[in-house]
Amino acid sequence: MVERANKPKPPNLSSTPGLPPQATVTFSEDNSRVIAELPTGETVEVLLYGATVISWKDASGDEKLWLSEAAKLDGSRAVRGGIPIVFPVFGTAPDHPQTKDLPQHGFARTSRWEFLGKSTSESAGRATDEPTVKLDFGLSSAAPGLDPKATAHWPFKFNLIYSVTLKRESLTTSIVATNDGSAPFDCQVLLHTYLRVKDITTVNITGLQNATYIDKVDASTTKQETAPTLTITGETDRVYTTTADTSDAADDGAVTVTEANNTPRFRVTRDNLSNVVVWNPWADKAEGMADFAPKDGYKQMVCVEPGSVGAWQSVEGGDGFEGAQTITLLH
Ligand SMILES: O=P(O)(O)OC[C@H]1O[C@@H](O)[C@H](O)[C@@H](O)[C@@H]1O
Repeated sequence: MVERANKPKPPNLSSTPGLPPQATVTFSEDNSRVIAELPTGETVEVLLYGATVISWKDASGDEKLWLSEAAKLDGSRAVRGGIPIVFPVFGTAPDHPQTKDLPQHGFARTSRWEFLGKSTSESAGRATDEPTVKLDFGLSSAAPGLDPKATAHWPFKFNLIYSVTLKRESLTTSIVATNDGSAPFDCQVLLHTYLRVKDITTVNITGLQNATYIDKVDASTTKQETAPTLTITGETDRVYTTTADTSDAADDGAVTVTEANNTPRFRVTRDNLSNVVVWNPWADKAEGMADFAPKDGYKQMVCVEPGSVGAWQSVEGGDGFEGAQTITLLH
């Protein structure tokens, strides 16, 4: 065939006149992850294994989440870093008959989810100035990618939808868990976010004053937070109980992370999630975790994990539980 010099080009749909530029959504070559990019350059990357957000970058390419250099991304174990999803049990619950045989933090983070599709600000019918992309992922009791431990030890009919929404200045992740069977089930939900920080010794966390918390590094004693700011100076593992819904409030109950010279970094708001776990393994625990690297990486991370883990959510047949977090970048 003879190549024509001025061969007509197919129309470039992303630059159709009159339409604002749209987000792009691509799959990695091995189909293991979905990558979304806003026309302004912000990106988010979600591994189908666990529907784990493993990267969130601003337009300059600056990474906002911490991901261990030794994290397994091949589906052989839960991802160390990013945003693993904890469901239906936080930690382990040997005294809770329904979940006692499930692995630590449940099976959502160790199952392969299905990518259900995307919506952009335009396809959602809102051609707004603000570029937005939402990625939806699903996992159900009938899914081929479900961790076999779920089938073996959690005999409920369920459906999970997890949505990851990227905007220029924020990332929202929300989960809906529905009970598709007739027997009620109990569940806990937590979004185990590893925030990337420059230097943990300069980090201040605000928004937790007066909240009660369970101090897991002090024999799970219940305490009250008296300090206006929390600093991390050693192994920290606390389950705070706070106002559940902070999505519309100005500052009330939002958890804010600042760094050196009180430079604001992140503001975490929650919808229907009344707990915030703050976790940093510090040096010794990090040393003991095979998938934690570099070993001094605990200096570059702090987990601020919105969840509903203080009590069990009982979900009746046909009902659902829904919760969300929004992490907003502060400048
Ligand atoms: O090592 P995992 O299973 O990912 O858990 C990490 C941490 O997750 C936190 O949410 C828990 O409060 C900690 O107790 C736990 O150590």
